[in-house]
Amino acid sequence: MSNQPQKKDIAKVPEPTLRRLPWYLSNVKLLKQKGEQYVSSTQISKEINVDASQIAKDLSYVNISGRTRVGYEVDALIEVLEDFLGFTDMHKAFLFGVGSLGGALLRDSGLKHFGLEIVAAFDVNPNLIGTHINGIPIFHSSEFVNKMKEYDVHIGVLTVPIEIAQQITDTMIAGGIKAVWNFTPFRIRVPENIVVQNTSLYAHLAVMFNRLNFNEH
Ligand SMILES: NC(=O)c1ccc[n+]([C@@H]2O[C@H](COP(=O)([O-])OP(=O)(O)OC[C@H]3O[C@@H](n4cnc5c(N)ncnc54)[C@H](O)[C@@H]3O)[C@@H](O)[C@H]2O)c1
Repeated sequence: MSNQPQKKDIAKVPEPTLRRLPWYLSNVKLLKQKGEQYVSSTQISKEINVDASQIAKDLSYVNISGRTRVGYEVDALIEVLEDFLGFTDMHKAFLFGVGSLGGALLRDSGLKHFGLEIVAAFDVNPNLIGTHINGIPIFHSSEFVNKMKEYDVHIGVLTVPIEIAQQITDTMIAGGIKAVWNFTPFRIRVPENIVVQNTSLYAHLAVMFNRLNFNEH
């Protein structure tokens, strides 16, 4: 497909750009709901308070060209952005640790809209094994290797207690997982060819508190 970016193109995109592109996508979707057919970077800029030239630069990584004055076609921009960001391909994942956070992620159907489908989860709690959350089956952790053969999965979501974060990571990688979405506060160590994305609500809280203090003084 002509819209499909090549692997080397994706690798070149700076991370801040990759973080901003989903904002543009959400914003352009809102404009579509309002009946808009075209959108300019100036228009997006007003809505989300990012410099228009930055937006145009970010969008230059995406395979779309705007027309002078009218801007980008809304439908085409949505399609190309979703494709570029990998939200249209469904990426299957396993989740480890169905506690308060893991359970919440299993209940979040929003992940599917962003291309992540958790197809099965693993825990050691006998009360959970054999049950389903949001239609997702929960197996004993010892079944992981078997289930890798059954499902076509490359991503592992890590929501286990911090003490076993490294051990579970090692198990996942030995079983063939290529990318770990790490929610534990532990800095997991992985081989070079493995992708790790650390995500922490609490790190964002620290930033918010710091800015709040700054504004109050
Ligand atoms: N990133 C964030 O913003 C954020 C937010 C909340 C919690 N956390 C982290 O997420 C992790 C889970 O937190 P929680 O509050 O859901 O804890 P929790 O105790 O509610 O859940 C942990 C789950 O892991 C299971 N577990 C234990 N050993 C296991 C094994 N060998 N294999 C599979 N599952 C196993 C437990 O049975 C339990 O269900 C912790 O590391 C916590 O620090 C991160």
